[in-house]
Amino acid sequence: MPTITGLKAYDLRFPTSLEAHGSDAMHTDPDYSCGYVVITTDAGDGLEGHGLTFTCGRGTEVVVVAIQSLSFLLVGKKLEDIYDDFSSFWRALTSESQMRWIGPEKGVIHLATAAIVNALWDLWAKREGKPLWKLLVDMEPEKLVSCIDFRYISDVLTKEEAVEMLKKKQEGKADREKEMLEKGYPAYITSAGWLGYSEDEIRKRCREGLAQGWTRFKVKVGADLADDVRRCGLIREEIGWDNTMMVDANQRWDVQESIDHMLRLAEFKPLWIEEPTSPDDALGHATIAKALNPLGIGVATGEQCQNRVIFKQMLQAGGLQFCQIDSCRMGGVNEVVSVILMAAKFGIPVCPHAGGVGLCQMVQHLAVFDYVSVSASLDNRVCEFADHLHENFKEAIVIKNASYVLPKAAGYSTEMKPESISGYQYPNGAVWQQLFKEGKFTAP
Ligand SMILES: C[C@H](O)[C@@H](O)CC(=O)C(=O)O
Ligand SMILES: [Mg+2]
Repeated sequence: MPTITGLKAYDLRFPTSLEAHGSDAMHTDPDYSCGYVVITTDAGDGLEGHGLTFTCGRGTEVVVVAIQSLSFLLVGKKLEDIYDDFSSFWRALTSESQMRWIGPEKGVIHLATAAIVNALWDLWAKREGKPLWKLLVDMEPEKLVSCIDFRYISDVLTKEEAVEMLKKKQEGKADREKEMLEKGYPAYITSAGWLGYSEDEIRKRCREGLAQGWTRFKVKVGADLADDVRRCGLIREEIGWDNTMMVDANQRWDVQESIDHMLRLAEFKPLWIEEPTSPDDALGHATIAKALNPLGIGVATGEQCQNRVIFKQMLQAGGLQFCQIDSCRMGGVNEVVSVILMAAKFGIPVCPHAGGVGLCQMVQHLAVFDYVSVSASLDNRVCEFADHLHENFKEAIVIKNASYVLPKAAGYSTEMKPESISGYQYPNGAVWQQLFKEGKFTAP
């Protein structure tokens, strides 16, 4: 029975702000970053668990300290004791009596939990010799459900119901898996429409996207209404009206402002308005949805939904028409699976969020699991793709025909190349030292 011998946490940052990649109405200069975790064991098989949580620059150092503070719960633990009763371990991690005060189950401490839990799933999948999606799809319903902590959600979804839902979808699973292996999981592209891009850059990226076969494009809005009208107009000019456009305000507006702005942008026929207002405001989202749904505009949210409880309330209140699970915002795969199941129960499509470093790597697994084992539907379902930083991963995502090609390598696709880990470590990695020398960033 292997034992966990070590957990290392790294502060990795990428200088994306230099070219406004990833910029939006609230995060105007993001340096895509992550708290990165490597778990080692005494198994002697050379396998390590690599996991990460996405952050945006300076906050990373706080997340890394939180990861280090939680590591005592893992080091010295037998792997089987974790995987045989994963929900209990997950609860131990999220309910540790001194650490939970700085959560609970939200913010920095939950981002740190996600990095650790994602690394544990990567290790589990590697030990089974399967990509994570396959590990999830092959798992007996009872075993998978035993990984979920149902505390706070059993009023809408019980363990027994979850098992029943998964059992019902056993039929046809092999066909859906085959279909996914042949066609991949459908995606949309975000990286044509970051807020800080010039008009020329947006046009160029739309044209390249169309040439590559993309049919769904997301554009950032929210900073200034007149500018949003101009940007949406130019994107429609480029992609035409047969293709799909989504807009994303990254929480910039009040509730009434969201409605007013979207009434103005409705002429551009967006499929959804994403994160119009505070990610905690379930009733506000419901008010917005009520006003905009008659215009054919859905509300999408989730990348900053801090945990399964907020998702539960969003679903109960009718606050979202597109459920954007995030692989790092919540406490890793265990909690994400619970939200995928709740969304299915409410009949709401899951469209994972992936704008950040490493997120595309992970959500491809989660989207496929949703289709094969839970929803059995692709209606209104599409997974985000943002074309940045994939080259840093050992098993980088592959996109073909605007769809994710299913990963085949064992693990959660989260392992970065050693040279990326050393080069982008902040502030001592070679890349950062060079950037400081060139005066592009100021050394801390
Ligand atoms: C700061 C990130 O780039 C954010 O804008 C991503 C996002 O909202 C999305 O991908 O959606
Ligand atoms: Mg977004």
